[in-house]
Amino acid sequence: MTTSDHRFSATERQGLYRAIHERRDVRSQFLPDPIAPDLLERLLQAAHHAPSVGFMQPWDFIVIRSREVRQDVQAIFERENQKAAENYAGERKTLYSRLKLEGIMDSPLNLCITCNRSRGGTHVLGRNSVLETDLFSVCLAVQNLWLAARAEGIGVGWVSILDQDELSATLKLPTDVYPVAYLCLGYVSEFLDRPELEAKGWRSRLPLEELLHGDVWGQPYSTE
Ligand SMILES: Cc1cc2c(cc1C)N(C[C@H](O)[C@H](O)[C@H](O)COP(=O)(O)O)c1[nH]c(=O)[nH]c(=O)c1N2
Repeated sequence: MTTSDHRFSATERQGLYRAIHERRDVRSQFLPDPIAPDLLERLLQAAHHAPSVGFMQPWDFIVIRSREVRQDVQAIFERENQKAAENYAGERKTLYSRLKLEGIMDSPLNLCITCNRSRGGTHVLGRNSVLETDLFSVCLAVQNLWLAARAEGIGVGWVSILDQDELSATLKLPTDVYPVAYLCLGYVSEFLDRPELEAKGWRSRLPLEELLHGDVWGQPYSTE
């Protein structure tokens, strides 16, 4: 058996890279159509199969359909977004105010992926030196779900312009549970072919070459 036997088929690889490259953060293109329970289950299973420090699996999934809860979260967003706008001036401020940065009410389903920081007891294998590894693990669960959703034709938007204490109170989270990601999910009218922030002139993708270093920081990177 050669190592190439472990490879996915060309079609499978193409599908994986397609999901990676065509995944988008969605906030303007949501359709109201509901997501079927079995599809949601597949997305949650994808998230649940993410790697986690010491196999801690620190995530919980809060599936939010209630309009009242979503309206409360939307109100938190509006307050925080007003504060965020104070960081900009002039044209940049005008551009910022035109950006749509959430799809809380437009999407049929919101999902909060949380991190239970005490799951697994006082010591978790691999989490001795870097306490934040539980949070990193939850981010990987988010990305798994995001990619699976893209493959299923479901858009996902991450809303982080939220006061975490207010969000925790709204969702009635226990003390040790941190709301890592507040996500909006739904079918979409289209997936943009590049990030919305890039399309609207906010910021562009950096060239990979600028981010590569050889051996130590600042050293030229070579493929040889
Ligand atoms: C941790 C984190 C937090 C946020 C985001 C992402 C991540 C990873 N993004 C989405 C972000 O703007 C988007 O990923 C980039 O602009 C790149 O676009 P694509 O995701 O490639 O479409 C995001 N988008 C938005 O409209 N409102 C938000 O509050 C946030 N917050």
